[in-house]
Amino acid sequence: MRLGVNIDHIATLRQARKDVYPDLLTAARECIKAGANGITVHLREDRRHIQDRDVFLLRRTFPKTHLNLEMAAVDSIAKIACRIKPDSVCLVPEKRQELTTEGGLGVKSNIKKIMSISRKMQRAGIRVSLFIDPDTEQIKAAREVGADMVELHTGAFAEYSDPQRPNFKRSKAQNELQKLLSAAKSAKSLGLQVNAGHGLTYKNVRALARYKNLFTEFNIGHNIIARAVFVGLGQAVKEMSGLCAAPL
Ligand SMILES: CC(=O)[C@@H](O)[C@H](O)COP(=O)(O)O
Ligand SMILES: NCC(=O)COP(=O)(O)O
Repeated sequence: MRLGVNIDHIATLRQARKDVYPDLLTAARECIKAGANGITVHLREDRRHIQDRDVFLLRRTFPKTHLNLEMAAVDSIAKIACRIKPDSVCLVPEKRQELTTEGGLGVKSNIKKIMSISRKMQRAGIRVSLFIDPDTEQIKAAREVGADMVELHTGAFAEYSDPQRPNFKRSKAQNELQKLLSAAKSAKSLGLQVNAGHGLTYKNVRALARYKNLFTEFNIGHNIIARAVFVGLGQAVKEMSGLCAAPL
């Protein structure tokens, strides 16, 4: 299983003071050295953490490392993506007041816009992923717009499956896991690459990482950066990478 490390929250710390440290490029270098298969950043329209310059510098400094840019399906960010040319973009829904991404993209209700942005990206040589809930209708719509990949939103599973979280409930976690697995199967059967992410932790990632036949890549950020506070970024990435790669 490939691990994309989301480093948004290194930038969150920097932007808390609007200062120049911690340095994002040093962070990316540490992640790559520790075994990350790629770097993920979310260039939000409100620029609360990652800045345009960060994405540009990441691309220029690590041209051989897979760069995945998460972005809203809007023309202003699409223009930036076409200039920077990450390896992939993941189209995600955005709300100004949310603490983090709250749900999957409504592909079915927004086919025209998502198709137009996706085509623009693909014409620029960028692969397109859509961040969606594990829902058959959304998967069919993703296929219809011509996406290359989907990233299944693991937020609900993550909430219920980590014993440290207040909503921990085994039966609900099991139910969400089944939804993810059946969504992954139908996406795969339609020829889409299947990735997953959001809220995954050291405690719950193994339950998904077992399904190497279904998932290609996990994008994980917040929990890795939180662990890095105690053990250092390199060690935190190594541990997560080990869990993602562990044999069945
Ligand atoms: C799309 C997704 O699940 C997350 O990557 C999230 O969008 C990251 O953005 P924040 O770091 O702002 O929560
Ligand atoms: N797309 C999910 C992602 O990049 C990381 O999400 P999180 O682990 O920070 O919740």
